[in-house]
Amino acid sequence: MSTLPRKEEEVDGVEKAVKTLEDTKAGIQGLVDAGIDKLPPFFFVSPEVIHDHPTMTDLHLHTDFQFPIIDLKDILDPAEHKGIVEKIRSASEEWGFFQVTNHGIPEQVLKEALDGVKRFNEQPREAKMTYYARGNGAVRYYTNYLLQKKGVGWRDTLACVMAPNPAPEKYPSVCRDIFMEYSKHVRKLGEVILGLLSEALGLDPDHLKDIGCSEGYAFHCQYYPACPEPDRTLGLMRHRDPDFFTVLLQNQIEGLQVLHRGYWVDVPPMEGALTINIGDLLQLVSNDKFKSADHRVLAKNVGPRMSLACLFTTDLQPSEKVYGPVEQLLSPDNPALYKGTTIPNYLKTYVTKPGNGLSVLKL
Ligand SMILES: O=C(O)CCC(=O)C(=O)O
Ligand SMILES: [Fe+2]
Repeated sequence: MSTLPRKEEEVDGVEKAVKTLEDTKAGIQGLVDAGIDKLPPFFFVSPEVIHDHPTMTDLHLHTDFQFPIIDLKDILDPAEHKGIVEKIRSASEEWGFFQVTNHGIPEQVLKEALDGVKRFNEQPREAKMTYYARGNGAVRYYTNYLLQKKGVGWRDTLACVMAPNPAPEKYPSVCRDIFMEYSKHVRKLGEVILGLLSEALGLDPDHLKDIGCSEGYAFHCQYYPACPEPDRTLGLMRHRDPDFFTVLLQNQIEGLQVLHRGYWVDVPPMEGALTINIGDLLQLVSNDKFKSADHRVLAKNVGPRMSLACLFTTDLQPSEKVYGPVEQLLSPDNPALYKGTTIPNYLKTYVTKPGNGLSVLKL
């Protein structure tokens, strides 16, 4: 049995992995296609990182750990609306994560959106490599964010900026039409969710929309092939999302976990449901009332696991507009916990201080 790498070897390993993967531009699926049956050591993640918190397994024994599922069916019924807002408030405060059902996006569209992610990843290397890039751009295909130099996650990512300026001619043709279609639906749902989040903070329903929290959004499509040694790596390292909120579509293979009360808790895949999670920027403007929760994805020996995360944020153009705690939420008893920031500045610290983009703004 090979020994696990020490910390500095991990960093070396990351660089080696990046070089190999960038040389081939075939992603992790490319390694799988080449027939590897062992995990290359540069994917090893140390056990201290994998087991940084215990996993909560006996969920049904603990009512505190019942993952929030919120039915949006009666949202327009004045008698039910308040109760739904209250559930969203509680889930956003306690978990920073919840699932929604009866959200209005047809199941067929959800299925086809994931089929699009699959088609992109499962086409020959030559078709994918033209999209291989880091940094900014309307479309990027890459093997890792590498935000955290703690090993390379077992996944490939396709990121497409969808709003406010869609660029259909740049999206891969195998998923272009369904991405445009899903985009229409998810924009509508995003605005509904943002209205509910606004109300849940005690603000006017349009407040968060009016300050630009859903103006721009990007799709982050994650593709996690079956992993030959899933216990030695992660699909996606622990992180918080650098946006206001995320609408996440996942397929039926589990792996996503959220950190709740010191435990990793599974976010169960649920046919037809979508997962909503609060990002750092909503934690910032809500002055810590809502929580941007750490989450991660385990590697699995089955696959592919797939997800399509829609990250809602400002218009994605570098802007001088400053975001800080919303004034209406502040009082002598609830003073501002953060100073304001421009989004580009926040993103700079998010990248250099992973998982910690907000800490430098603390007052
Ligand atoms: O794959 C998933 O379920 C989670 C993806 C995620 O957390 C992200 O893209 O930020
Ligand atoms: Fe995430």
